[in-house]
Amino acid sequence: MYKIVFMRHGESTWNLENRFTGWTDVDLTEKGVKEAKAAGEVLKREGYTFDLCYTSVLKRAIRTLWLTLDEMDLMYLPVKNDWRLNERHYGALQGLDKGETAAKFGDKQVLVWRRSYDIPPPSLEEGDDRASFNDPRYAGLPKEQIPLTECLKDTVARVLPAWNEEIAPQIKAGKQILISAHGNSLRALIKMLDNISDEEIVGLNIPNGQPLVYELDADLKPIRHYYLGDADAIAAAQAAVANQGKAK
Ligand SMILES: O=C(O)[C@@H](CO)OP(=O)(O)O
Repeated sequence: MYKIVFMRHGESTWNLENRFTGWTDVDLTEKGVKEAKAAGEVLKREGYTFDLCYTSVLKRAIRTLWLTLDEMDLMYLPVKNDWRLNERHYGALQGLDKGETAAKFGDKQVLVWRRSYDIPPPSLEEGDDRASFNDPRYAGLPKEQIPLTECLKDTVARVLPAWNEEIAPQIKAGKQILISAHGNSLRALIKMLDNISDEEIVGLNIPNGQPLVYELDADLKPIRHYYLGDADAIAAAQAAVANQGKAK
């Protein structure tokens, strides 16, 4: 049996301000820093250790990983930064307030933009300052791979090769792996791993900074999964994420 641990970054400044974030590179809040350290504490207390870590190229996930590893005294571990683990690109919604957007367009429309499998949010214009074409961290990528918006299906299409080509072989080689990523890139991974339907994935929300353990069989099919923290606190945090897209 193999085990892998997934973790969404701690609270970011735009989580706190309730803005659509996507590829915007915002940092952690003080609460987010505490959540990342607490994740390290619980992993250490439960006897977890790792050989290799993956994260995105966005600092909220990178810093969460650093803080968690620091707490575990594992800062020497190799870390692979992979853009394919980035948050789902939120298109022209990036920067907008989620509650205000729901008040303007309705809760239903915002739920479609946030959680539908194959309907993307409105796209950024190519010349928009928020587009990532000139960002040096994506300099090695062909322009057509840099999104202007993404639905979850698009995110699955980039996360899946990262899993199949990069992460899965390392798990099979016996490496204990920690992945620090984002709400929707993790939803993409989990949808694929657990074979969740396009309808059911709408209801899946990932809380900030809570280690999520997946036990996998020899073919990397999930046997079971569980969060390590307090179950009531995690359920409350998941409900809070679900409610972020509703008009006040
Ligand atoms: O804004 C975002 O990029 C994501 C994660 O914070 O939000 P949501 O849960 O609305 O998809």
